[in-house]
Amino acid sequence: MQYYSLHNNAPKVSFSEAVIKGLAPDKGLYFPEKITPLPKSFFDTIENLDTIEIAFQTIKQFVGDEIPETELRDILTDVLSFDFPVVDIKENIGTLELFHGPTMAFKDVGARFMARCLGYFNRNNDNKVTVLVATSGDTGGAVAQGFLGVKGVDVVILYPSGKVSDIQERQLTTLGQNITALEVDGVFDDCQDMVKKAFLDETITDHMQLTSANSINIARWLPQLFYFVFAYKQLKSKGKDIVFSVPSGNFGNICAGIVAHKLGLPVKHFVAATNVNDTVVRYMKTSDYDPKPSKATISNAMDVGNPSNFIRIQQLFDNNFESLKNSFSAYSFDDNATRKAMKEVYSQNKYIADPHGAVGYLGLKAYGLEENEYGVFLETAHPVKFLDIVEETLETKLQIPKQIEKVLNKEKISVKTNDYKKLKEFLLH
Ligand SMILES: N[C@@H](CCOP(=O)(O)O)C(=O)O
Repeated sequence: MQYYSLHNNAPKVSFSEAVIKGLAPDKGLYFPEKITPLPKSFFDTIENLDTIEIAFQTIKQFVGDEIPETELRDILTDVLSFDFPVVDIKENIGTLELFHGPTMAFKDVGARFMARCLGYFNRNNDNKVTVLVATSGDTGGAVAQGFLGVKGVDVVILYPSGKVSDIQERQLTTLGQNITALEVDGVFDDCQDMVKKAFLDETITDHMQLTSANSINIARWLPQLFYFVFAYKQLKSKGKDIVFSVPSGNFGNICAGIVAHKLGLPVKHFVAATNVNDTVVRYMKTSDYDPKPSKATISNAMDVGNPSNFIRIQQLFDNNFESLKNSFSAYSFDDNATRKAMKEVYSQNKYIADPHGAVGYLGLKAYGLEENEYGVFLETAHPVKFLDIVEETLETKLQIPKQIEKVLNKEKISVKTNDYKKLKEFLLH
């Protein structure tokens, strides 16, 4: 499989090159040259396949022969060692819980997959790779955990000071070893811009091999397609048309869902549910892409003003606005509506949704499910990661899971980084 840059001004690369580079030299995102649908029989008999087989069959064309089948299966077995259940909430609505991994957010799968791919590519050499990553909350912790102790890899995480939850901050600042956290005086978009700038800065790239562990990296992005296929396997027997509502910030997860659809996954419609950071929602109304600086909300992992992956979504629909509109809608909700939805789901259905999941739930309501449709909103992170907000909104106490307890008493270590110059200094010294 070859990957090309969506800016169309860089050479095509293989899977391993795209993973190691992260971003193309023309600053474009890498995109698979071809997506070949799986045979219909794969989806017709999916109930007979286990998680690893589903993952292997859906990812193998993207990896090509650069990781042999046995090694790829081992990587998948290691990465997918927890559950991805769909929980029924109402008669026609369920939630796909993506928080049963080590850092209790959906980023765990992509981060662990990418870490293991890099580990495989580095197995016989001493080349060092520095992974630069920007986080608005969940990516940082997942990448820190996924790459902890990986041979030949140093991880540098940029996060916006005061704009991630206490637990998210602990997850990314307390591990030590090959993981360093840089605390940026700004918003997520500042962190993401600094990361992208570093990729183009030859005074840095002449000295070190940089890559990204945000969803701009294909190995972080593509495995997220598994979630949608795992959900389908669980829901197929309902015999209904499936509508996915995906809480969206950088739009990597929903974009991976659309890749699954391109592979042949039966999906009726995709709903992108955002908080007030509504660049894509406005675009769907006006066809004018006008990113704005991100605003802080209670669903902080989605506080993204200029979503990196929207360009990939447009590409998946051949840059045709009408065809995008047929399969994809976007809605935004403010914090008041989010809190109200959390209360509604809790009082009516005894389900504790985190603020991101609640935005996803609202997305399904705004879409308006029809008789033969079943809506799935993605619970992208465990409610405990937003402890204060959830406890205060629902007036209830949450139990702290053991994955989270582990980081609660650890000491936060971060380096204050106010601008690009500081990042550069840090990387070069
Ligand atoms: N939502 C993210 C922001 C970055 O998204 P990514 O999927 O591109 O890593 C976060 O929680 O950090």
